[in-house]
Amino acid sequence: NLALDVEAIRDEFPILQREFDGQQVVYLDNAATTQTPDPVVDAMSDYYRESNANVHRGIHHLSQEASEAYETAHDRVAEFIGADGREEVIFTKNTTESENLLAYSWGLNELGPGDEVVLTEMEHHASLVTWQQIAKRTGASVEYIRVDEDGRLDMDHARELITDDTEIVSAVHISNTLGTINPVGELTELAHEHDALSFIDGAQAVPNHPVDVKEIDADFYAFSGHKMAGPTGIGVLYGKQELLEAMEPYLYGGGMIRKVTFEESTWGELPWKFEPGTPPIAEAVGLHAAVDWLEEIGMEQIRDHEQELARYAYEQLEDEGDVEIYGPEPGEDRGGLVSFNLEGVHAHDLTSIMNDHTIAVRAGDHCTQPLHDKLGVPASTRASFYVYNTRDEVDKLVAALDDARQLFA
Ligand SMILES: Cc1ncc(COP(=O)(O)O)c(CN[C@@H](CS)C(=O)O)c1O
Repeated sequence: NLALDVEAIRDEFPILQREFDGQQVVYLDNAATTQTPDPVVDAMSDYYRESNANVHRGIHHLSQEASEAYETAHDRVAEFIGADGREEVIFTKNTTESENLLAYSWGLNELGPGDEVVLTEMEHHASLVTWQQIAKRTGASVEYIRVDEDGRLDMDHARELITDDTEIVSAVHISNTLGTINPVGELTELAHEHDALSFIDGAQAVPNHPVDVKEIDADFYAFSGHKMAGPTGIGVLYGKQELLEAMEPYLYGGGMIRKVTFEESTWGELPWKFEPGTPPIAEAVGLHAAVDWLEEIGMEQIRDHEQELARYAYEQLEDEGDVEIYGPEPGEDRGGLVSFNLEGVHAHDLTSIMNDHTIAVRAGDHCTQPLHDKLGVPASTRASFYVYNTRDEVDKLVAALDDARQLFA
């Protein structure tokens, strides 16, 4: 049963009333980006209309208001993910930049020949390509924990790969292609047993699951505002304070320094040390409002709603008999998305047919090309759900398969 009051939630998203060719949009591309509720849009508009100013350095009233808004947004995000405080929450542009910050500030300085970076085969390019390139530049090596035929991590292989030569384990919390929810606490424990660090890519987890970074005990954790009912242009890198204190910034400028002379510079305190230049102020206000909005609904309720829709979609697609579905069967370790292929129809053709019905799904490799190579398919179609989706929308998705069969199969 879907416990959320979806109709009331949908009223806060005017975009969901949009029609194309007389058909109401069916938005099932939430793993790419989620829609933005009125309270978040209003918070950002109000900021621009009433409090806009630059932060950290102004003395005047408006700058003090803008600084307060920007800094308390860090506090609110810290509370939301269970961090110790704003010192452990760095605002970036997105998950990708968060991962690059870690790779450049920590990886470039700490990795060297003989060191190993352990990833999984289901990593998004944001971490896979980043670590691959940093390894090339430092002489470190990258290894990949196998994904089994059910779309789950082979934890025996993980225990084999993670050794005293491992410097960091970097794993996706919820796969944006398979929907698999990985045992990130266990992976972190394995890393720590070998004095390695753990980085968790939480882009598909923070938006729709209760996440407590201290419970996972991850050393670093990243996610994006635009995937959690917030604005684009803001992401988060969580890091344990003692690790961030020891890290050198890799982007320099105003706002991140303590003292500058012609010869030398020293760095400011956390998190500002890693936030050079004018930051995403309005976006931080929007992210704060998004966190408030999500928590008012409840993260457990959001998780249950999405997993129920994913279960329903999985079962409906499976009943079709000619649909190949990727990732684990519905249950505790499958999140709110389903990637699949319709026999005899290329994912791009299917997604184009879906668009004829004003159904928004994603076709392609979802920035996980090595995983698609492993699956033996060039692309897949992915339906991904959020708080405003309904079973009726899943029914429309399944019904549109017939058009594709008639045209292409
Ligand atoms: C697991 C995971 N890790 C990192 C990212 C990058 O997020 P950014 O906000 O774009 O930096 C994403 C974004 N995945 C989008 C674009 S490929 C998808 O359609 O699946 C992700 O899913």
